Amino acid sequence: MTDTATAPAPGGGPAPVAEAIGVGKRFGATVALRDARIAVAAGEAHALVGRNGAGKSTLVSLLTGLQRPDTGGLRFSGEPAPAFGDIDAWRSRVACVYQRSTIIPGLTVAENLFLNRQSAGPLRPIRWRQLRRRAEELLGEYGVDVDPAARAGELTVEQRQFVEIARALSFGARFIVLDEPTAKLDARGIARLFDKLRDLRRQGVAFLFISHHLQEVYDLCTTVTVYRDATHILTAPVAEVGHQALVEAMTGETATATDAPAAGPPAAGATGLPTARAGDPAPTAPGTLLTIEDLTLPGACRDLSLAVRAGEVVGLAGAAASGHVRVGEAVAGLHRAEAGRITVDGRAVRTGSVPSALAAGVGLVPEDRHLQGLVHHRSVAENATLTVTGQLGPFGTVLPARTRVFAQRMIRDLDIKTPGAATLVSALSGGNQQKVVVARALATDPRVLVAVRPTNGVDVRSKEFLLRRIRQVADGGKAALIVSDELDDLRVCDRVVVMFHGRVVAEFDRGWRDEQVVAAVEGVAGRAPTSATGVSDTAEHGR
Ligand SMILES: Nc1ncnc2c1ncn2[C@@H]1O[C@H](COP(=O)(O)OP(=O)(O)OP(=O)(O)O)[C@@H](O)[C@H]1O
Repeated sequence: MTDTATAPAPGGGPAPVAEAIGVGKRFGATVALRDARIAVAAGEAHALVGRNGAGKSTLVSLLTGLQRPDTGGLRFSGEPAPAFGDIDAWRSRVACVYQRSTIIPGLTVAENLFLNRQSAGPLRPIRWRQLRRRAEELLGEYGVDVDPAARAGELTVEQRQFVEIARALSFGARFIVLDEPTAKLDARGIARLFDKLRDLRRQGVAFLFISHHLQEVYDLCTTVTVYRDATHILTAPVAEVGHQALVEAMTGETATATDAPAAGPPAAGATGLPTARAGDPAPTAPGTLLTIEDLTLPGACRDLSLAVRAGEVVGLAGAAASGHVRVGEAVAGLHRAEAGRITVDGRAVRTGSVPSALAAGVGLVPEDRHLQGLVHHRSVAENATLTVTGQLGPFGTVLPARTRVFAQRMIRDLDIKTPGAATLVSALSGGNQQKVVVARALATDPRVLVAVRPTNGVDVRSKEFLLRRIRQVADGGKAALIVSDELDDLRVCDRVVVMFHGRVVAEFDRGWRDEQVVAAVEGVAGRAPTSATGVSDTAEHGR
């Protein structure tokens, strides 16, 4: 721990481990933060929530020394922030675990832990055995059960996060920012992450926790701060802010009757999001649009069959290792099958061929918008229309005016927060980038839309927009497959098919209960859905 940790606050008590006071930050014409503040106490789990574009990531970039505030100041344990660019000093005060890992996959865990400090000096040789022992000690100290000799690329997302946290702590930091750390974890992974974070809090480590899953805020955090439109709106003990009040603070709107109860954490399912209910009319069109027959994908699934009818939204759920994401991606031509067939409206899709899937009318919202989704140096308009350039002008030309009109409709439809259609997509906040990815998949008016975790990183109100838009695809006579383990995503589905270790283990019609789906995802409910009513509540985490 740094010797500044106990410096008193002006009021007498211990100073916050991290504090931003009246900070402002602009990017060109965009005000990302205006006179914003936050104070995180030692050992506290402090949530920072807000709609997409509220300024959360900008605050993180200031608190971690990646960017300099235009106005205001930062303090760590009562001391002014280190000089901009003094990386070692910043590292000893704060670390950030991002959704995207900073661990180098080709190196071992030990090498990653002591990157650039493997040896005692610039010209001193690296002592491998010693390095490994130090890594073992460090991991042991924080109870991280990972082999220091393992290649980092072989670790699970959750193990990589633990290694990143241990590395941060080894620099002396006792304040860790977690920016949507659960986005790529399944329910078990989240439970283990939260257990570890609770352990570390008992050792005096403080967290700033950013998440769009408000339930996680109630599960883990003691204090919550809300930002809206670049400004600080509220800071309060989590136990004193009900779900409705929290959503109101985030959106600035008074909740409608369909929103969650007035006080206390949200009941599962009471999120105000679109839901397909047992009594709703069944999909009308009888024809099957997507057929998967006896599909075998190496390492993902075996002899899997699934059909989605026109007018239907089907959820394909599963834990991280279930193979469900690979099945969804295979429909979009991303993986070659060892056996089996995929057809769209009777037409065979050549597995492993994206052009074949596109020609058959498959649209994809990919899992990772950074790797598969966006062209970062292009504008919002260009990204949103990349799949439909053929509709934007005659004879292979692209008319800027038509592109703009098309893009502006998408921006309006999907509530994308951007200064304009010509803004570079890289300048948008994470959640707004995700909306551009969805916009692009919808632009082709696909016959079969495959959406993998479509609301990943998207705020509570925007989720509504996106899920409603996917529902509209089906209501317009097309078919949609939502590949996700988010219960909110699955609630718009007419049926939910659950995979466990490469096989379908359960299927639920509308009206399912959260605990039934969670149990099946966890592999403890291998029964038919109609008989699944007696399944015990094994929900570890009601996302
Ligand atoms: N490098 C940049 N250039 C231009 N504008 C930016 C840049 N970074 C952020 N912004 C803008 O600043 C505002 C705040 O963005 P920020 O990423 O902080 O939001 P956020 O609350 O983290 O949102 P999300 O939940 O979607 O991640 C947004 O309007 C965004 O477009």
